[in-house]
Amino acid sequence: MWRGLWSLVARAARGPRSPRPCMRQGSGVPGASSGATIFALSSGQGRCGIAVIRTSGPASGHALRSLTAPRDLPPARSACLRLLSHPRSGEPLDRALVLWFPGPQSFTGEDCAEFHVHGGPAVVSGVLQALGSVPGLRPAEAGEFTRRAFAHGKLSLTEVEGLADLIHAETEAQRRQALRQLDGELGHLCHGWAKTLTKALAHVEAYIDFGEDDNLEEGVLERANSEVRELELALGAHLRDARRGQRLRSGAHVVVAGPPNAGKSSLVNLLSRKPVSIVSPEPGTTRDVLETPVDLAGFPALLSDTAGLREGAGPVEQEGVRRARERLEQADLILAVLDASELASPSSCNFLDTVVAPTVAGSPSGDSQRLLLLLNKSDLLPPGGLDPSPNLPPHLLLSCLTGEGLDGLLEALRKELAEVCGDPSTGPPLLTRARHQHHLQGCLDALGHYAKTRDLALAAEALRLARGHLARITGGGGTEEILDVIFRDFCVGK
Ligand SMILES: Nc1nc2c(ncn2[C@@H]2O[C@H](COP(=O)(O)OP(=O)(O)OP(=O)(O)O)[C@@H](O)[C@H]2O)c(=O)[nH]1
Ligand SMILES: [K+]
Ligand SMILES: [Mg+2]
Repeated sequence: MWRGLWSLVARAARGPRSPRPCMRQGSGVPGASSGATIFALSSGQGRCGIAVIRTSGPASGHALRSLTAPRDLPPARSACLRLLSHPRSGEPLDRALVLWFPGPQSFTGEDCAEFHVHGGPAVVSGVLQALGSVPGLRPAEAGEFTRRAFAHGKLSLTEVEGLADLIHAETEAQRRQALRQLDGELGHLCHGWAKTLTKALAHVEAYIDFGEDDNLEEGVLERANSEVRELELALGAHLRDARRGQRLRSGAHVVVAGPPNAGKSSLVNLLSRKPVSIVSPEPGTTRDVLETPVDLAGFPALLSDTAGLREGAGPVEQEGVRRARERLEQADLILAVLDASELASPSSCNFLDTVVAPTVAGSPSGDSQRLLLLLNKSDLLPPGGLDPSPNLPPHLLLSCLTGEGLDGLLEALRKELAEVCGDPSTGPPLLTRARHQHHLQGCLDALGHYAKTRDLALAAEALRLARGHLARITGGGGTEEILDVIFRDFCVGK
């Protein structure tokens, strides 16, 4: 072992650190720590069985004592039944469960109190008013509880984002993904990468400091280079996946297309379980693009119905066809619908040649568009079924009229959307935000500089820059504006 390296590893590992606020043990006495005490209704608005109102900040204990009788603090973290009354008028407000969470062992890291009251609007507004009359208390702003948790090191930035996503999750896949991010998986991945960079940086710095020294181990720089190269590969693979996580957050674009009267609108209504589009026997019924958010087999999707593709119709329909083609280009997944009993018609053949065949040919895997070919109106086929046509790509038979084939379609959709959005049950942690992608790209760019430069001081600087980008994914370290954008996703009370 050669001297110096381990102190360098330690020095590099320390890196820049944000100072941790010094935490006061919960005493329930206001004033000892700075900052206002905030309060808000944390459960949903409107009449409900139980509503949860909470506070965070140094005056929490004082507020709890002011509203309850007897006026002492309940034991930490256990629910107690108390009569709540207005601290000024003494007017009884409700009989409620109250909880006391002395900091730092609380969600925000500060002293917190919770009031579980009966969920009538008058009770809730009465308790909120009573809290507002306690000195040092003010209503919370959107996301302020979580922002305080972040400020006190209770949550990393990616965990905060996971929490926001969990609150907004509407499908099973979104919930799984959000929970994984809240559990810190993406953060751990970034920490692992940052550790690799720290090691490589220590090697480079050792070389700078002891390069001429006989005691320096052979091949120190080569080792750093190979570590960086491996990291570049890992980051590159993750970046190629980046669109997936974002689709999982905001919904994949699924576009239903096909010739007129194939049953596209019937399919949209079937999948969204509501009459979104007009269905009629008249070809050319749908003109505009109709968009509806749906849960498709557990994945979030934005489902678009489009005009039937054909040439030579009137000007309004032609505009519809133009919009349909434009929307097709933006699709992550195309549901190509044909009338199974009309496969030989000119419009079917044209659609197969101009849309289906090129897309199928272009997407063996990777990030290109995906397509499911659906032969609808299977109920109209003769008992023998479909004429075996040699050139038809893989397809599913379906009847929107009878519902036959719907289960198979949903299973196929689940597989396709797991490809498009990434599978949150099995895959690696996804990059759900453009912010993650930006910093990962920044890190990769810096590693590119590292590889190119022959100057060791510049190489070390590039590694520090790369590590800074990784740190900003989990720790922020950026500007207040970035934090504002992230916390804007939260509602008041969270
Ligand atoms: N027999 C049968 N008829 C169907 C089926 N699906 C849809 N239809 C009928 O086919 C006709 C056209 O259906 P739409 O859903 O309007 O078809 P579309 O592709 O949206 O038509 P355009 O918007 O005009 O391009 C309607 O009369 C539907 O009732 C099916 O599975 N079987
Ligand atoms: K129609
Ligand atoms: Mg239609």
